[in-house]
Amino acid sequence: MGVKLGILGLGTVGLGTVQLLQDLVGRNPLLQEIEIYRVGVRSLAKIRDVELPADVLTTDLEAIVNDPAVDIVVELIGGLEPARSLILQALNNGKHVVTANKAAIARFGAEIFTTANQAGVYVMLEAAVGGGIPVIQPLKQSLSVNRIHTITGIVNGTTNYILTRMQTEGSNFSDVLADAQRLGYAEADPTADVDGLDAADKIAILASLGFNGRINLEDVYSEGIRQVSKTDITYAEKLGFVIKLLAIAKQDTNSSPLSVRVHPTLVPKAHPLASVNGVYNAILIEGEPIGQVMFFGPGAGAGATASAVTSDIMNLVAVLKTSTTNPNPLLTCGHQDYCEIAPIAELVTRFYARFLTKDQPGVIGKLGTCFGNYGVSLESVVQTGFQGGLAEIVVVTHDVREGDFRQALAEIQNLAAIDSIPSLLRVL
Ligand SMILES: NC(=O)c1ccc[n+]([C@@H]2O[C@H](COP(=O)([O-])OP(=O)(O)OC[C@H]3O[C@@H](n4cnc5c(N)ncnc54)[C@H](OP(=O)(O)O)[C@@H]3O)[C@@H](O)[C@H]2O)c1
Ligand SMILES: N[C@@H](CCO)C(=O)O
Ligand code: NA
Repeated sequence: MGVKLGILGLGTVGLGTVQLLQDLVGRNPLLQEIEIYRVGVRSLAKIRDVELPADVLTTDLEAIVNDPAVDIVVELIGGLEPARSLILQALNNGKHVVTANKAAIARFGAEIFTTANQAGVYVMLEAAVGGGIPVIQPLKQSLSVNRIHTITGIVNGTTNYILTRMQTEGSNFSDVLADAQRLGYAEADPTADVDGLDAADKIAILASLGFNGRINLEDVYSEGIRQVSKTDITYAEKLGFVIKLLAIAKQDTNSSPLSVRVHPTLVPKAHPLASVNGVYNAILIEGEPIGQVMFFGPGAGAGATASAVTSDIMNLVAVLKTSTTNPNPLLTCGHQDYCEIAPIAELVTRFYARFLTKDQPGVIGKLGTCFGNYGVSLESVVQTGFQGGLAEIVVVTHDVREGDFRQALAEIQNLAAIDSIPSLLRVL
């Protein structure tokens, strides 16, 4: 037994990690060097599906990060505090850290990585994005010789699970959310999943790695899936699209600002991300010279996430066995400068919009004129249904600057014939 782990948290991911580490047949032999030395929890009374010696479990998490015997701290409690303080204490005590906590990394990454660099230790976060899918290490290493242009991901398992079931079964949003919570996909507070904040944290982390700079989380535009209705899913289907919550980071030229955003998006059915269903995640990375590469796999859940956490632990075991005075630049985070992010009004994209209008002659013409006034060109206009005596009109635009589209919509909203605009979605 060589390397001592102090694991903080024994919930979905913590339990999955301990179970993996207690069942080593057929896995990398380096894992045999690991000792589960301490595990920190909130409640000692809770019945857990794992056997650990009585002196391993503790509620004193500070004692774990301050224990000189601990080599690696594995932070799996989630949330901002005390996670941030415990990570910083561990680093200041010279311990490497593995974390699955995208919320803390996306907000406090600058402080955490600066502390790690000063202390000469590593922070590993493969589980923080894409659950079990290897995407952090590939971006840091295998793909880092490329100039990255675009990262497009389905990076939240909970919302993808909900949208998939709404689409295939016509299920209701809240029933499916309850299932996602029961299956361990959702965050303790599922608001972060449903409102796109978890995906925003993840795309901020991916963008930082892909575009070599820090990302200010406040600059990341995010919309969740609460407003996506069965009606829109049905219209999208008829028009040849599926609706996905996409997280996108894009840079048009090497010197232009980044666009970093999360929103429900109509994805053409033939696009590789359109068939990523259920709790699966996928991240499509486009760069030069590689072209397109897509990572696909389980984005959440105990076993899948434990795979990512344990691979990080294993990398650190290898580091601890290698004696070197200089940090490995492929494992550290060297970003010092912030990326410039373009405001959402400058985004150029296609839009889908659904209008409820009075059933009068000339309404479609008036819509077309307002759009025309702001240079918005329409790709398709469909009027199929009626709702409560109102006509339902769906339009899909060609590429348009978001600011221009919003100005046209403001004018349309004031037309006497327009009742409401229940949906507005971007199209990939
Ligand atoms: N679930 C997933 O599929 C998934 C996937 C990727 C990443 N993640 C990330 O992994 C982390 C853990 O998620 P999870 O789903 O495993 O969470 P979870 O099931 O809620 O487990 C949290 C664990 O941390 C302990 N804990 C929380 N706050 C504590 C405190 N203040 N003091 C002591 N113990 C505390 C809890 O103790 P008790 O058991 O005693 O209550 C519990 O064991 C989060 O950062 C999450 O975003 C999760
Ligand atoms: N709640 C997250 C867990 C994985 O990070 C999700 O649904 O994707
Ligand atoms: Na991952």
